[in-house]
Amino acid sequence: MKNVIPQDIAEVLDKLSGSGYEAWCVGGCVRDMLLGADPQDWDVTTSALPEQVERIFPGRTIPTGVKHGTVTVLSGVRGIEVTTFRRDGAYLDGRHPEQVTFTASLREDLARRDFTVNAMAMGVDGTIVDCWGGREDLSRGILRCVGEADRRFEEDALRIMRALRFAAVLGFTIEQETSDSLRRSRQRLRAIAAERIYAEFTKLICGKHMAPILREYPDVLAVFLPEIAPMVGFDQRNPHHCYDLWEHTIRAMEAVPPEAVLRYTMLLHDVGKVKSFTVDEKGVGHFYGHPQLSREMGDAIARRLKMDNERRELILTLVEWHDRVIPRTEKGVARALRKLGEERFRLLIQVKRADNLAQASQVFQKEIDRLEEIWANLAAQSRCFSLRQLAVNGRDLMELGYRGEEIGRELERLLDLVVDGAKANDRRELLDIARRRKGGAKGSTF
Ligand SMILES: Nc1ccn([C@@H]2O[C@H](COP(=O)(O)OP(=O)(O)OP(=O)(O)O)[C@@H](O)[C@H]2O)c(=O)n1
Repeated sequence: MKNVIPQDIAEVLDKLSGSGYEAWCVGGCVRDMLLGADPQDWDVTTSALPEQVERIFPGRTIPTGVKHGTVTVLSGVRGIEVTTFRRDGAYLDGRHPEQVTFTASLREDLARRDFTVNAMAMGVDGTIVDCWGGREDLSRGILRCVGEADRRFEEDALRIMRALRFAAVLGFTIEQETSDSLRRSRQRLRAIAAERIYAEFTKLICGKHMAPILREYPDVLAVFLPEIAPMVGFDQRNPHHCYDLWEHTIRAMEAVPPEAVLRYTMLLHDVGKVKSFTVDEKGVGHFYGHPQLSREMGDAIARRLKMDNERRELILTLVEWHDRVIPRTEKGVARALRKLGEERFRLLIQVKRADNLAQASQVFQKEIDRLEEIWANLAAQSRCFSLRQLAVNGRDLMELGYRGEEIGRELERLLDLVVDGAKANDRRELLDIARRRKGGAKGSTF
């Protein structure tokens, strides 16, 4: 199996063992390799102490985490994390154990790791060291803690999220004791930094097999997303819905491609429904203003997760628009395209389709098809929806005598006319209109 370890990693392993130390690839790279996937990162574990690693690779190391035994060895285009065999105490922040003790035993180093499938080592010749049945768990698709599950989650609560993420990405079943333990330990997630939860949760919801995990562990997710709890079992009082709100949400998430923006949009699209639900005097239920409320609640969630501003804004716009009726006319679609821009409009169509697909009867399909049809027609006519596409620009208006803010205002007015189809996107014609509005100002040569 030697040839599967990249050349530069093999060189690091060889150098370490040539200097009399043990050296192995370990963790995620071994797991991914055995799964037939291309590992992203290669981590090396060794019996050499950090100073010894530094001596073996003079001028090629960065002391990334010497306290924790990690030295990065620069090798060609990348850095390889080389960590001394260690026993860990409790983790501080889901990444770094508070106290580490170096050890000469590979077995002890493997024993500190989270899951059996992540606790295997591989030598340069392809030898696998697997003390806890990681290989068998891999082939059976089982995620299981190494040793005592409660202790593993106590040491590092981020492992709760890692367990759900690995299961969602790999399609693995979480073994019963591990599952019971992570559920029992879920409140420990409160101690984990939001950024770390967000990173794991994003991978989780983009996982190919996320649906069964979301279905099975809403109580765990509700520790950092309490908005989920009332969605479970919430009857939507809507003839098009035969699922509770949480199941509808999961199905809507499944119906979009595994991209973070789309998955988060579907996760949040109805999050305001429970709170906005009211029953009128005739006993009929209504969801007053729910897209706006979903936007507000989504905003709080996105901020809690420390999502970046650009992604948050995009998701919230889609949440707010998902239920908005876009008139099925050229003017209606053109106006929506103008407000959203083509890229967001494209995403909105995907969102609307997913929402519709996740209902019992797909009553909105024809409407959505029609919106797309109109959009295609507009595109075929090369219709203009943005200032960028408008046949005149600010400089043209300056030549007509426009100054300062009136330039922007006039451009918007001209764009309105073009988007609504009242005027063609014709340079001469638009300049004439602008000139007339300026009261025949001089300066144009057109
Ligand atoms: N909270 C953690 C984080 C990591 N590890 C161990 O450290 C290895 C490397 O961790 P990391 O690079 O974070 O994850 P990978 O398992 O490599 O997976 P991925 O790259 O997909 O995140 C893991 O395989 C596991 O053995 C652990 O025991 N507990």
